[in-house]
Amino acid sequence: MKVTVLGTGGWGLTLGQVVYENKNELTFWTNSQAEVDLLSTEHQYKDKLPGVIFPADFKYTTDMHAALEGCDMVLIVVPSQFMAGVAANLGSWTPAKGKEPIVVCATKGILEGTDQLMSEVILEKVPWLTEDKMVAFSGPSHAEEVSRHVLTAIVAACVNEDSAKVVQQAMSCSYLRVYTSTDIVGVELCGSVKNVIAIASGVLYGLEAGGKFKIGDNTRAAILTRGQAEMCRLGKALGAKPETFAGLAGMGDLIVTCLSQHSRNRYVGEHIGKGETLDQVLAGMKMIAEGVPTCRSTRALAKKLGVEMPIVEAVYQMLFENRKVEDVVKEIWGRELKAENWA
Ligand SMILES: NC(=O)C1=CN([C@@H]2O[C@H](COP(=O)(O)OP(=O)(O)OC[C@H]3O[C@@H](n4cnc5c(N)ncnc54)[C@H](O)[C@@H]3O)[C@@H](O)[C@H]2O)C=CC1
Ligand SMILES: O=C(CO)COP(=O)(O)O
Repeated sequence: MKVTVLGTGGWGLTLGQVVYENKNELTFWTNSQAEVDLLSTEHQYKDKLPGVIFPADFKYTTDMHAALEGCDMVLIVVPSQFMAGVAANLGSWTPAKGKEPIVVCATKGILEGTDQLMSEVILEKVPWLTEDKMVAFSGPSHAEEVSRHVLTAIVAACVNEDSAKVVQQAMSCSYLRVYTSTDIVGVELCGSVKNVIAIASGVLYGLEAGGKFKIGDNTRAAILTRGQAEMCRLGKALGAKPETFAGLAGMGDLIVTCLSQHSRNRYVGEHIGKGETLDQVLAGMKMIAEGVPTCRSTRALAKKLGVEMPIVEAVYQMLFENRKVEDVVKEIWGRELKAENWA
């Protein structure tokens, strides 16, 4: 296969490495000439994946249309806030008739203002792409670990199972096991909203370190489980399958993002929990924490659909309304007592 990867951040480079190790032809595109120069000369991205050296024959370009020429599969791995522009550029390229590539989206997020999942943004901007060739790739998979060949399992989701299977074959290798799903809405929602729950989990770590609250593994288990119920409730309103939320893209990714030391979203929460402002935290980061914009978009979507999401609301108040973390935690823990509704 000839594969083009759009985005040379930590996750794009890692997925490209899988493509390369599976003996496919590979080209990377990035919008940044500085990244092309850095990666072509140093063969590593110290700011994002320190210690990981990529093959010297990796090809990088800022010319997207040249990178796409003759490709069978496009992997999109840019932050969600840039998806519309990147997808429009992809859509302005025309593949040969009958040779339209499968498009795989590994970005996690919900576009602010439109409530669109990433696959919906892409489908809207790419006239030659149809739903049956649009695949979402999501699950518990930190680039820091996959790039070092840590055993990992992930999901390729598409309404057309055959396309999901093509991606499963192309991306599975000795350390990456790819499952298929036809619930693309559920898989994308899980990947997006779990980042917001992970910020809440991070806040607990921050509070624990400050000693102001008694936080422990019990507390983390509670946030994971109630977070999953919230995600599932939103999914139900959007027609996703409830079982997806118990799978790799759901509970699996929730566990890794809420608990892992590699998580960017947990990191944001941890520093908020220690009393920093959002601007201060983001100023110190070199990679994207999707839970920040996704908190705004998820809250707006939940309000529109009349879905109750108290953890998302709490994260919103801590990030964007400068509410004191201790007050928000006390408030959410002291909410009206009720039955344990799953969704
Ligand atoms: N890093 C990880 O472990 C994982 C990340 N993801 C998701 O993958 C997506 C990308 O994440 P990372 O690779 O970590 O991000 P990153 O912050 O490391 O890199 C983003 C890359 O996107 C490109 N980019 C930056 N600005 C752009 C612009 N204005 N227009 C077009 N392209 C631009 C650049 O190549 C940049 O290096 C996110 O949605 C993230 O949630 C999913 C699973 C794992
Ligand atoms: O999606 C991810 C792991 O599956 C990455 O999460 P973070 O961006 O929080 O590191």
